[in-house]
Amino acid sequence: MGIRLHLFPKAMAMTQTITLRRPDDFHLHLRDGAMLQAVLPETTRDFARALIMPNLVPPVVTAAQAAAYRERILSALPAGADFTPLMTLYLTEDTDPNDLARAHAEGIAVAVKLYPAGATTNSHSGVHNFDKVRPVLEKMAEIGMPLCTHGEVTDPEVDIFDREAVFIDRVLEPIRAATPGLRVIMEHITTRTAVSYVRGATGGDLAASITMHHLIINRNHILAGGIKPHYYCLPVAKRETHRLALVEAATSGDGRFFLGTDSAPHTDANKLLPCGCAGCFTATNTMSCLAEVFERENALQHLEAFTALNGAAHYRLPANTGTLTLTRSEAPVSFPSHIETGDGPVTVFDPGFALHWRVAE
Ligand SMILES: NC(=O)N[C@@H](CC(=O)O)C(=O)O
Repeated sequence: MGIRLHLFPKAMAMTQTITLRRPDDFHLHLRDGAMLQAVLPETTRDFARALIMPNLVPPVVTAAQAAAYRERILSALPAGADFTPLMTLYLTEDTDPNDLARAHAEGIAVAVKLYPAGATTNSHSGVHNFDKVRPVLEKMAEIGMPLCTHGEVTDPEVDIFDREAVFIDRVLEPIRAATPGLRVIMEHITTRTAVSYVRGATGGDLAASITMHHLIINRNHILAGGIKPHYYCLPVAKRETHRLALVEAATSGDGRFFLGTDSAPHTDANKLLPCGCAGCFTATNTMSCLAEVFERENALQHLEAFTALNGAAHYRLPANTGTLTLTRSEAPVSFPSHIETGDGPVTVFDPGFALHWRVAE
């Protein structure tokens, strides 16, 4: 489809519009119950499909659980929404390769999510011993079902800012070497090490998703001048050189990098604690923030690839046929600071700078 960029000269009130294919979000936390009800419209407003994370309590492990969760999401859709949830299965050491193959064959789940046990929110049922999931990984390579990784080691000896790079060496590279043909998506990458690892891979089996917020914040935003709990997520944002590498990868048009927002709602009550939850809630303003980032890089022509083409191609899905139009205004665009949910307010990610792009109604 390409992008139609309409530029009107300054004298004509400087209006720009961009029309893209409707985007996909290849990493989304919708939760369940009242939270699902409240956050789902924030995504369906702009996105045609999203890869739904399975880290519920209890986790979505089996084909039957994924099918039931998909039904709950479809029942919660706002009237008239055109949205397809793409389900994932949570990999445990007890995952049955045949159940997983059935979920794939019947179109119930498109991918499997690997959480190292203890790495992040609701990951305690994840994998401790990677040898135990070898038969599952081999089955996935055989049937072409992708593995999505939360790429951080949990070894307490490893500094939290190094956990992604160490995961590549200790876990990911050995898994990929031992499982030829396994298709892997490194989710929410945060380091230039991960960008280089993806770029260095051959064979087309490796790609990475990048969040909007990791294109905007570095670790100073979280920690300098007072702690900002709403910027705390996992993997934690790294130093500025890493953010710049992510921006370069995302805005380059390289087909191996695509959007996965990792929009992860937690109530303010659960964020603002002595031990607060990890996750940034970004569904509400992702497209507006991304347009700003891509504009600053003079890369608006690659926004469609990052949000609507690269991910679909990697998941072997057709690109969406509908379109989404973004309009730029000189006057800043405002978003609500939080959304109300049945569980309490959830703060919307604040990029820390003025936004000018809005999704046209
Ligand atoms: N990103 C986060 O910080 N949190 C996610 C889990 C995850 O994707 O790591 C969550 O479920 O809250």
